[in-house]
Amino acid sequence: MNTISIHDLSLTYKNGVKALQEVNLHITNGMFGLLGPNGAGKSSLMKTIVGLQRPQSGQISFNGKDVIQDPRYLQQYLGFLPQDFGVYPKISAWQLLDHLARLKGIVHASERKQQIGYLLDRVNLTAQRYKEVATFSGGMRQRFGVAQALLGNPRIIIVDEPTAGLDPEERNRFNMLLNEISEDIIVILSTHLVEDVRHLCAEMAIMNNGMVLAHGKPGQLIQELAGRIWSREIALADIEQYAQQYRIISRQLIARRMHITVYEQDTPAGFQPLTPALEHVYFNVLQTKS
Ligand SMILES: Nc1ncnc2c1ncn2[C@@H]1O[C@H](COP(=O)(O)OP(=O)(O)OP(=O)(O)O)[C@@H](O)[C@H]1O
Repeated sequence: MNTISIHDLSLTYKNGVKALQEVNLHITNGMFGLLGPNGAGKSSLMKTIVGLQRPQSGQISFNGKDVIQDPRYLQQYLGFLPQDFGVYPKISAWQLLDHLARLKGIVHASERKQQIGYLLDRVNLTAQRYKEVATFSGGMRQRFGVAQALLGNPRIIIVDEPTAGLDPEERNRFNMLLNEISEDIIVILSTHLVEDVRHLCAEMAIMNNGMVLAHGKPGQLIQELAGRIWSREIALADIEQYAQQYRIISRQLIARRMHITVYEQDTPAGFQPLTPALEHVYFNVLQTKS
């Protein structure tokens, strides 16, 4: 079992932005969802975990080793899957993986060949192995990204906003792949898409303003809202009045009618009960704790 333990981690950038404020998290094998709006501090947290920036205070350990003191210890077990590689070279998938495998220090050609063959098969790109990566579709690029992240048998994979730009079918296929690989390793998925976390992650945290506002199992967090989520259709003009009376956690315009969802302990007059979902957890936490 792999473990990342984060204790009272704080990071302030030179411009005074408090990107991380006393973050505490415990992450083990499986998929961990880091959910938060833009600017919440997700990238800052991941960059700090992998040793790209030093925090002002706090501790991070990976499998019991202090990785702020020795970032290379974690880096040797790390695979990274960025949102987009940006530039796709005009060389084949196989050649590019071979190049990346050399950079990761896999020196023996036979070992590279064996790993690359296995990984291309795993991400279902064997048939396209001699095609230029530059010609791949978005979904194929993302699957290629998983293959390169898995080179060298990492114990942690960090995935940043992976499904941006994928169509629903590709997204599904990609998510299933992530699910498979997270069985024996830690996969941290940073995203603002509640749906991806709900479908994939056994554990999650919600961040905003550099703080962890909630963490736990998605199902548990949802269960805490049972019997407290209500909705109703209202006239657009009445929204302010409702906002003063209730804790509105979402507003939606459906076919030109306003639907509001509120958090209330007791049944509010005229509202229908709703089965809570992770969206409600997310918006409720952002509203009350930000
Ligand atoms: N190098 C930097 N110097 C100064 N401020 C920064 C730097 N990087 C990020 N920030 C600020 O720190 C805060 C957290 O940013 P961060 O990129 O960690 O958030 P995020 O949750 O990853 O957002 P996104 O999803 O948009 O990437 C933001 O207010 C951001 O503007």
